Amino acid sequence: MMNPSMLRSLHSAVSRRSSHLARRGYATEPVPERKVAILGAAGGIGQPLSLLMKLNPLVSSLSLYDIGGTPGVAADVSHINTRSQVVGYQGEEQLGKALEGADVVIIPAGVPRKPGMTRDDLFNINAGIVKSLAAAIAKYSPHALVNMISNPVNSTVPIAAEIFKKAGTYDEKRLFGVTTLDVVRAKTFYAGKAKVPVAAVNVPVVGGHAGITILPLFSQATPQANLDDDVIQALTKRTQDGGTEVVEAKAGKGSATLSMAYAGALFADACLKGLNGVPDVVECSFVQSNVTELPFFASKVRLGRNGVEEVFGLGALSDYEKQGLENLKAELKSSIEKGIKFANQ
Ligand SMILES: NC(=O)c1ccc[n+]([C@@H]2O[C@H](COP(=O)([O-])OP(=O)(O)OC[C@H]3O[C@@H](n4cnc5c(N)ncnc54)[C@H](O)[C@@H]3O)[C@@H](O)[C@H]2O)c1
Ligand SMILES: O=C(O)C[C@H](O)C(=O)O
Repeated sequence: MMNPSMLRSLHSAVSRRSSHLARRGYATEPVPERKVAILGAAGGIGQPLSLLMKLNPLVSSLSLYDIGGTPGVAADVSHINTRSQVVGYQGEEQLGKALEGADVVIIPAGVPRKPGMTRDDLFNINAGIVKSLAAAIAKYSPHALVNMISNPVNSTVPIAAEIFKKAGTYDEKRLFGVTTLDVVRAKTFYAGKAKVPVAAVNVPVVGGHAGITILPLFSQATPQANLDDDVIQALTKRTQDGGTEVVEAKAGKGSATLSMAYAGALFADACLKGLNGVPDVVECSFVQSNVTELPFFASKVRLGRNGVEEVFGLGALSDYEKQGLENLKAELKSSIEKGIKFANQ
């Protein structure tokens, strides 16, 4: 049994740990229990993402689901001496348990591109995977914040929205297409050209997550740098083609996994901070939107206790960005409509 002095020292150790977390901006005390589920956890993104979420002190329970391979990933990650308890779930019959009680569900399930393919070429396989996972989320964790990574994001987010609507669980505040990797790339490429420290850089990226639908707003980048128009255009193109750059470099062995895991972990962390009431958590994401005439659009959103608290408008655009915005609308509209049609078949 603990004597009063042991209890006092245990209590002060716990409060030291909590105030350490609070100082790091993670939450006000006490840090709430949060369950995060990763669907596709044994994949190229899923494994490093599982590692990064195991390192996140806001997570108390980490649920790793895949059609195969999760017992090994879960056993491995579970030995890391951080806060969360890890459980691996494998096969459809365990999906319900994996999802039950989840606060955040991250979905990197599905096939990646090979050289020569567009993200839309993944539609035929990934649309069906996302449809069945969304149906399970509607059933087992209808209040979770859903972070959709599976491509083509411009279609998979509308698919999930339609499935949730059919199930009567749709809440537009809780569904996110993860476009954080576009922001991560835009920041890295901009810092290189502007010769500013990358940690200080911010660049909003709006639109969608494929080719010309990815629209970085370098006119709003901070710290401001006087870059020539041809440099801005090259930066824009490199950001739009960032995924293809990795697909080609991997030469048939898949697409971005490590940088995506980093970006996915950043976005999930922002969702958790919002849920925990940390103020002013703002990230770009592909969400239901009134910012343009399109029903879904990526822009800056404020995250809070219920998910999306505010969808920000685009702000002032350069002429080049205005043109980019007009150019992306037809493709984005057709990808959204394709997803909606598929979900309602
Ligand atoms: N949003 C983005 O910025 C972004 C970035 C990179 C990759 N992606 C996309 O993420 C997806 C995954 O990429 P990856 O490289 O990890 O692929 P991967 O093939 O390495 O891993 C995918 C995993 O999904 C699993 N899976 C398949 N069907 C499933 C189902 N029904 N339920 C649960 N798991 C299932 C597979 O078993 C596999 O482990 C691809 O669609 C890719 O295009 C998106
Ligand atoms: O490019 C891809 O196919 C994967 C992902 O969408 C990316 O941007 O890296």
